[in-house]
Amino acid sequence: MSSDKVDLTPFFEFAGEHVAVGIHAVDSKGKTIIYNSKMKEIEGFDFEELVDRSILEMFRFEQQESTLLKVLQSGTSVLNVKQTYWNRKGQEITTINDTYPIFSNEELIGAIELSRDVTTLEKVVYQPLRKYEEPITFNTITAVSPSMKKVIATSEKAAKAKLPVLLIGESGTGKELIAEAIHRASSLNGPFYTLFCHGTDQHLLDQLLLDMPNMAGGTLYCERIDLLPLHLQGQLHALVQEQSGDSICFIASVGEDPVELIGSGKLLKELYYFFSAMTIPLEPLRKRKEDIFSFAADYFSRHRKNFGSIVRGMDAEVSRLFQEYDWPGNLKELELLLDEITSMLTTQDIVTMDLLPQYFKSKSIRPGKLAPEDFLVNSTKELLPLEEYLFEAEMYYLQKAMDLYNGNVTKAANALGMSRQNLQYRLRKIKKK
Ligand SMILES: Nc1ncnc2c1ncn2[C@@H]1O[C@H](COP(=O)(O)OP(=O)(O)OP(=O)(O)O)[C@@H](O)[C@H]1O
Repeated sequence: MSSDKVDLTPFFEFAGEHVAVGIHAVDSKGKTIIYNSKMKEIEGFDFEELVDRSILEMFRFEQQESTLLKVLQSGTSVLNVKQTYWNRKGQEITTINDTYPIFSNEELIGAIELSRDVTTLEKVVYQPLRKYEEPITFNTITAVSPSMKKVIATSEKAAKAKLPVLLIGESGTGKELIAEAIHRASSLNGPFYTLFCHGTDQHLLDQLLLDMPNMAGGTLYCERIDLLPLHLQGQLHALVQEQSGDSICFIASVGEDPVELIGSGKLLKELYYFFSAMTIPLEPLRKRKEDIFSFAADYFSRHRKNFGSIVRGMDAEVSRLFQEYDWPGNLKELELLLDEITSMLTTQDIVTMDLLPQYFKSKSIRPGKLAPEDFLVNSTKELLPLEEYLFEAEMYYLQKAMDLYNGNVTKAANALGMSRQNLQYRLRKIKKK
């Protein structure tokens, strides 16, 4: 059969679903027409949420969506854009995106975004404390809050006991730092070896098996074992069990309550039992806000020392915003933000609101009480009265439109298809509420 008789659609569909690149395409009106499995994995959507995706999309004005919309408006490609963000499941994700306009017979018919997930690579490269060549010890870790002080105290005991340790906490709470500090304090002089479970495949586990003999007297840190597919968790369990008599210290981390992870089939019970000789929970930053300012003070002092800058602190308005914000990406998010802010500093010694990136202001200055996910309807949630729902939705939508157009009422009103006066009237109504 000659190839021109074969309908290639099923082949393209198969390739789209199985390729290791996230694909998101929109039509000329901005409506999603392709959203493949890898993209769901990258953005951390669950199936139930995808059913309500159209609602979520209505409320989304974040960077990634707007790149597609920008390309749709300009008709030109935007290539190699690196983004680090915290997805719907709170996982830290770094992608490199290429966004292209799609033409058919010279007419713009849509846009497509291709996302490469480089999270693991990025983690290896972005090691902030290591970039200052500081050894990671319990002293380098910010721990002002009572809960972090307890983490340090338990970790010091773990270092002496040399038992397997399970660190439990959201992305960016400092689990890897603690693992490394335990290693240093445990008087082991072998290597500290990290197995990044995000994106790990059979090949990496085989490699780990080969590397095991070189790990004697060192630590194996298995980062986020809950992100490893179950059959590989089984293999990892067999592997660590086999070596457990040897002089290797075993530490692992998970992103949420291990009992719930076991219940939902994301964590193998046996693997949990192996590592949980000592469990150390790390609270999210929103529950220990004292650590924000102490971390920032350390950061600024390091910046002054290493880069000769004069930055001393932040003003009251920025401090209030930092205090109120939820920090879903925890200290890592704060650190990336401070990297961005300090890169813009010239002669200023105090961080002021105008130095904060626009995207951070948009997400931290909450227009209303509700976030996009609050607009989803499901059986476990109480419904809002319709009038309240519509008001919240309107408030959210208008405020986000204003953020998108940097506060320009004329442009936002144009985009929303309403008069400037009408938009101003509605914004005033929101302020009064
Ligand atoms: N208590 C802390 N003191 C100083 N720096 C911290 C602290 N917690 C986090 N950080 C900073 O945040 C970065 C990320 O922390 P780390 O990699 O340890 O988080 P994690 O909990 O292991 O995240 P993930 O689950 O995504 O692997 C660190 O490299 C460090 O620069």
